[in-house]
Amino acid sequence: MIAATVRSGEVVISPFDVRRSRPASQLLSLGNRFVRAEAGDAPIDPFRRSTVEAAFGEPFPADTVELSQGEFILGATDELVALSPRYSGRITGMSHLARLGLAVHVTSDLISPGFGFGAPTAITLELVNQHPRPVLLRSGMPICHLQIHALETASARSYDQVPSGYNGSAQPTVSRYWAEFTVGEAGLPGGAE
Ligand SMILES: O=c1ccn([C@H]2C[C@H](O)[C@@H](COP(=O)(O)OP(=O)(O)OP(=O)(O)O)O2)c(=O)[nH]1
Repeated sequence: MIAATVRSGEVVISPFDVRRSRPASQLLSLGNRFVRAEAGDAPIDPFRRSTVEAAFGEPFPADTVELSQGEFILGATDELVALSPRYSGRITGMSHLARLGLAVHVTSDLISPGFGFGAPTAITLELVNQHPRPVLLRSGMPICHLQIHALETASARSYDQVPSGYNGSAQPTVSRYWAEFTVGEAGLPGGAE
């Protein structure tokens, strides 16, 4: 039961609202910080920080955001989350919102053991509107489910030990792929700056 796990301190969901508890998940809310994907012709090279950061605007606060057809924006959960190395998590969309064409992540639903451990962290949401009409996002609205899974044994290399990780951020964070992987290490030709 998630409330008991939160009480034990092994999982942090802050603030925790028991009214948002569901049979096997906790509903999380949308925060009020966003980062827009910006159009352009220059390709994003995940290995190159400058090309990644050029593809997004500055974080901005908003109580309401209108997401047009096909638009992609980073948001974050209002709740800060932390998992001890004994737990992993999974975020999934809400059926209510999926039926409106709203996706809350892009194929990345894993919350690693140790995520936010020692530094509770907002989960970044990759929001995409797949309906032909614009959809309104409001900060504070229930936005996704968080499932929590107890592991049989604690993770040997938990996420808080990953130097390139996202731990500690309270707002949406753009990709740091470039901080973890270099072109040479991946066996690909070319520079890695
Ligand atoms: O939509 C998501 C999915 C995951 N996370 C968090 C939890 C996760 O533990 C962390 C890093 O994601 P992940 O571990 O999936 O990164 P990765 O790109 O798969 O690689 P690595 O594990 O090597 O960092 O980001 C989010 O904030 N939003």
